[in-house]
Amino acid sequence: MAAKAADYQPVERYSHSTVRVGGYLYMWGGAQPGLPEDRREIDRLTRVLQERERELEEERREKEQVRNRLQQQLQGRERQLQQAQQQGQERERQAREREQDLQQQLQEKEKQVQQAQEREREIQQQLQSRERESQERERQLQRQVEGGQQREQDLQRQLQEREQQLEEREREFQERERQLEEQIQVAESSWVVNRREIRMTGVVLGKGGWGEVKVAGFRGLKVAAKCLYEVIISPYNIGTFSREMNIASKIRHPNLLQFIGATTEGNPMILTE
Ligand SMILES: Nc1ncnc2c1ncn2[C@@H]1O[C@H](COP(=O)(O)OP(=O)(O)OP(=O)(O)O)[C@@H](O)[C@H]1O
Repeated sequence: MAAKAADYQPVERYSHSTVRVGGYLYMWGGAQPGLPEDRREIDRLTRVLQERERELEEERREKEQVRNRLQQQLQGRERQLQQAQQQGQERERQAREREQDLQQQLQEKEKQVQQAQEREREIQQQLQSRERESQERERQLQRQVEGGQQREQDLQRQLQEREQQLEEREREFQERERQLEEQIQVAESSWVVNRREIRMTGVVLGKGGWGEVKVAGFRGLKVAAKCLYEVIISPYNIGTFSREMNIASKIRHPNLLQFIGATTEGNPMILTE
C-alpha cells in the first residue's frame, strides 16, 4: 500500500479532496482535464483510498483494542493501586494503632517501673531502719550480756566467799562437835577429879616435856601432881590428853606408877601415886 502511494505522482487537479494520514497525502475526487484515463485513475485511487480506509479502520480498531486493553490494564492497575492504597492505609492504621498500643504499654511499663522504684526506695528505707534497730538492739544485748557477765562474776565471787564461809563454819562446827564429844567423854570419864580436892605443895619432883611434877595432897593421900604447861594447851592436845587419861585409868601394873586421876578445868593436872 505504502509502495503504491509512493508511486503515485499527484498531478494538477481541480474540485478534488485531500487528506494527510501520517506521512501520506491522499487525494481523491476532482478532475484532471486533458488526461484520458482519469476515470480509471479515479477508480484506482478510490480503491486505494478505500483500501487505505479499511487498513486505517483496521489499524484504528487494533489501536482501539490496544487502547481498551491498556485502559483495562490501567483500570486494573488503578484498582490494584487503590487496593494497595487501601492496604497501605489499613496497614498505616494498624501501625498507628499498634504504635498507640505500644505507647500505652510503654507508659504502663514506665509507670510500673516508677512504682517499682518507689517500692524499692521504701524497702531500702525499711531495711535501713531495721538495720539501725538491729544495731541498737545488738548494742543493748551486748550491754546486757556485759552486765550479766559482771553480775555473774559478782555472784561467782559471792558464791565462792559463801562457800568459803560455809566451809569455815563447817570446820568450826566439826571442831565444836569434836570438843563437845571430848567434853562429853571427859564428863563421862571416871578419872576426872575436882581441882578443889587437890592441895598443891611447893615440892618439885621433876620436869618433863609436858609439864612439871610437884607433890600434892588428894583426899588424904600424898600424890605426885603433874601440871601441864600452859603453852601446850590446845583443843587438839586436850583431846590427846583425854584419850591418854582414859587409857591410863584402865592400866594397872607393878612396874607402872598408879594413875589416880586428872583434872579438866583450867590447866589439866595428872595425879599419880
Ligand atoms: N610419881 C613420881 N614420884 C616421884 N617422882 C616423880 C614421879 N613422877 C614424876 N617424877 C619425876 O618427875 C620427872 C618428870 O616426870 P614426867 O612424867 O614429866 O617425865 P617424862 O615422862 O619424861 O615427861 P613427859 O611425859 O612430860 O615427857 C621424872 O623424871 C621424875 O624424876
